[in-house]
Amino acid sequence: MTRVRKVGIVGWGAIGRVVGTALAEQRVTGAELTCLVDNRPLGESAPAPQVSFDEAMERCDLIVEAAGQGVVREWGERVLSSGTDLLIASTGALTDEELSKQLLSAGPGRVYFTGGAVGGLDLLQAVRSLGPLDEVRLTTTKLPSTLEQPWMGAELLSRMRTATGPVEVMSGTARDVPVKFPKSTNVAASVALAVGDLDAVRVQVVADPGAHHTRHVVEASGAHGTYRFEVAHLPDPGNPATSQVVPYAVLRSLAALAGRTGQIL
Ligand SMILES: NC(=O)C1=CN([C@@H]2O[C@H](COP(=O)(O)OP(=O)(O)OC[C@H]3O[C@@H](n4cnc5c(N)ncnc54)[C@H](OP(=O)(O)O)[C@@H]3O)[C@@H](O)[C@H]2O)C=CC1
Ligand SMILES: O=C([O-])CC(=O)C(=O)O
Repeated sequence: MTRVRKVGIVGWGAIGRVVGTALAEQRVTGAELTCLVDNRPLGESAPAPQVSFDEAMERCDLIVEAAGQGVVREWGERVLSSGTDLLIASTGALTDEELSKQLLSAGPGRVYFTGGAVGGLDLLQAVRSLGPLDEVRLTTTKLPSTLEQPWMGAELLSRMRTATGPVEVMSGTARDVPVKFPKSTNVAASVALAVGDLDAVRVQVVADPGAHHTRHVVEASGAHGTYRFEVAHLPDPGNPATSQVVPYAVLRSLAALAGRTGQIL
């Protein structure tokens, strides 16, 4: 008999609630919800006991991070050293190369990344074996309110708030952008993880009041081929910075980790 993965979720928000509910309803074969960690008291209706992070590491053999980049920075290495596996949603934390190296070499737990809101990462990772890509571009377009940041000046905020069409709010590399938009451009770091180079991925972040769907366009080219992946997702109604599909991407990752057969890996 294959073992059942004991799963803990950190972050009971837009992603965590959908993932936790599906696990509690036994919709992922080979995985069970064991505990939850969150900043706020979750109350009686939570489908599993709320525990401290330390207790989650004792009770679980797999922790899903659905809380934010700070949690990966603060807890990532400790989770892996305790022998617990870690599935990360906040891939933007990996723009810190020191942390990235630590997590990739830590153990005995293993670190995994969910594909999250973007597609095509599996293929881009495979393409690396054929040689480097000459150009990789990501264009992310979201509702202006989901992109507002404390570091933005009055002029940019005013342009975003009064925009009647698309406004570029930042252009940079996958090294710079996820740090500036920690809750809304993890996808840039995910593309860089697939490509294997933070500086090779040029990122443009666009605020658009007409963006009823969040759009991510990944374009890459090299001597061996050209690649283009475009997705348009409905935002989560409670947290429009996050696309509705993301928890289902996490559930797909969990199903693969739990060893469900027939998964596309
Ligand atoms: N890879 C991808 O494609 C995507 C990745 N993400 C990442 O996933 C993260 C979670 O997304 P989402 O569920 O939409 O966010 P939400 O804000 O809806 O939920 C996050 C939850 O985690 C809690 N939390 C934050 N910090 C901690 C902590 N240190 N310890 C315990 N709980 C904590 C928050 O509490 P409180 O509000 O009190 O801080 C909140 O309840 C995002 O911040 C982003 O980094 C999101 C979308 C796509
Ligand atoms: O959900 C999305 O579309 C993307 C997102 O928030 C992120 O990358 O952090």
